[in-house]
Amino acid sequence: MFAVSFVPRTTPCRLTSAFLCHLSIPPFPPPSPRLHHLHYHYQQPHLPSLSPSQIRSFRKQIDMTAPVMKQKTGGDSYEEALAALSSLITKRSRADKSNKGDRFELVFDYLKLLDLEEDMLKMKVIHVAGTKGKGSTCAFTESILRSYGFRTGLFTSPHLIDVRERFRLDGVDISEEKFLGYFWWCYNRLKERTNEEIPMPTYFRFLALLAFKIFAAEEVDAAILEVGLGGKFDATNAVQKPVVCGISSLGYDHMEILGDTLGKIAGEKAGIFKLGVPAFTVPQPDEAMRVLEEKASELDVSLEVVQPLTAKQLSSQKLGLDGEHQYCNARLAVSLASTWLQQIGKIEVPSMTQMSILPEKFIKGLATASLQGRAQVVPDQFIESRTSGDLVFYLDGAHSPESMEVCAKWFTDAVKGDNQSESSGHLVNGSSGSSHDKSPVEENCQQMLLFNCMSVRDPNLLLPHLRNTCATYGVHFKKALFVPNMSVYHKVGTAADLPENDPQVDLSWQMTLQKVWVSLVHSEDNESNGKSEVFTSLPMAIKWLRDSVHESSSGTRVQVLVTGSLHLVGDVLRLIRK
Ligand SMILES: Nc1ncnc2c1ncn2[C@@H]1O[C@H](COP(=O)(O)OP(=O)(O)OP(=O)(O)O)[C@@H](O)[C@H]1O
Ligand SMILES: [Mg+2]
Ligand SMILES: [Mg+2]
Repeated sequence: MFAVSFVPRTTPCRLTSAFLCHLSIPPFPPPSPRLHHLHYHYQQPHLPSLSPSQIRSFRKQIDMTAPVMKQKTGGDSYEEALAALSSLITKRSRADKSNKGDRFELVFDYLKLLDLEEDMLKMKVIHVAGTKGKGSTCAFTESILRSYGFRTGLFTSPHLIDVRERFRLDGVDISEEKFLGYFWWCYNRLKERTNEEIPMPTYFRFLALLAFKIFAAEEVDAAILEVGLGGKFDATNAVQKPVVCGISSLGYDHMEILGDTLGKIAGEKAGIFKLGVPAFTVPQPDEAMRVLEEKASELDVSLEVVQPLTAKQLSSQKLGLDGEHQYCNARLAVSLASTWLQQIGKIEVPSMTQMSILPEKFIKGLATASLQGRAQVVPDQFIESRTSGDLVFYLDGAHSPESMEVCAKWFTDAVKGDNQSESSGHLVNGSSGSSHDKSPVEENCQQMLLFNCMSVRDPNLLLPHLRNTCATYGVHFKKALFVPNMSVYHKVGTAADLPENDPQVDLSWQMTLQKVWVSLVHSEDNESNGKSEVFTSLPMAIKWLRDSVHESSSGTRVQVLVTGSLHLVGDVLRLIRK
């Protein structure tokens, strides 16, 4: 009735001598046809006579494998899991939150309830905080370690389209089947074991716990964890002894929670530093750097500041993520990966000062790293037109003043590069060099802006940075389109659930954005610069863009910069890709 077989893993880079345990447990009682193979009653197996330590090991292996089966009380479908996950979203507005940690210590209770304490101590973690570039840095780091053959787990946030994007195993989003198994294992256990004193974890905490469970059960060699918000009180900070920490670029964001000065923000992020654990960061404004150094010295952390990579160090290979700012993130990733490889992988990596070109596997990792919605160019796949390049979306989830600027630089570079290669017969792919040419773009190309941001952000900071940087490099938007996000309705839902149009939708925020835009361009008294429109829904805005391409007779190419919100970027991707 119960078969257990142990197969040794033979991957050369395995760090543990763990065994794969294959379980085959027939359903009991026999399943109803509808529930066929979905619901299992889990029974303790009858174990052959073994030593106590073998039994312990068996039990652990069995327990680890149990999640791949759906649990008794779990739902059958992905949608049910998403609904359960949505129930953890707290109704409180982010702006109300003060950063008192929201009973951060609960995270340790949850680890206990999920029997994850021991696994957490063993996990070989790389932990990254920062205002901008966390996700990119993590993606680069993961890709480098994978190119060395290690088994990796990557936890990033937010997701654009599907919550599974947040959990990558060996560089690939976790499969639906595995996700569901682990999801219900954690969810049901917590439901059973939480009470008034220890309530169910909130949304992000649950996702972080789920990542811990997934990475422990999947026995990854390296777990690369991106902080969700801040550092000190973030759920990922349950990690007690990471291998190495990184602080990416710091700037102003989430000030309502983290504080209104760069020093305060830096203090929160430095909350991930751990006694004696090395850390790396990129050049930061003085005020922020002082605080990072202070916190590092309090904890005996060696903090090294690294400069952006150069094209030469990459042997002129392009980074997998586009934009000048990525050289900074990539360099941070190189240090994080090198430290991990030396300490855990026992691989000698020459110091950066000793080499003018990075080792081949580093370059490969950096060149193949990917993260959706960051400096991504996607031609509209639904438009019926003469050439496929007529409506092209340039998507970047920038949402802080500094990132607005890097996003604007990337966009101006990309449209010029694309227009040049288009006129010389190459494909549109956004892969321009960084010419920073200030000449205006070609006349038959029109640039449009599709924008939204969360109401906790200050459009008086975001929009001027965006518009002025674009103008400096010769790009003037013909029209700015403001839309509400669709995923506001469904934070974790799937495309199928998205409402097409809601007549009740409150557009007051979009009107505010439009006002800021109009006042910005008004001063120039240039009519073609000043056009803007608020749309009641994103599909309406996209329809308008498609129509305007169709109506233009002269093969006009419309290039749309989508930015201000990663949710907006995700929503657009759902609508323009087949
Ligand atoms: N080093 C950087 N400096 C400034 N802006 C950056 C930098 N790296 C990335 N960005 C901007 O931030 C956006 C998000 O990048 P990324 O996902 O790497 O950052 P993040 O810190 O994970 O962001 P989030 O707060 O959304 O989780 C990018 O699309 C880009 O516009
Ligand atoms: Mg952020
Ligand atoms: Mg992120």
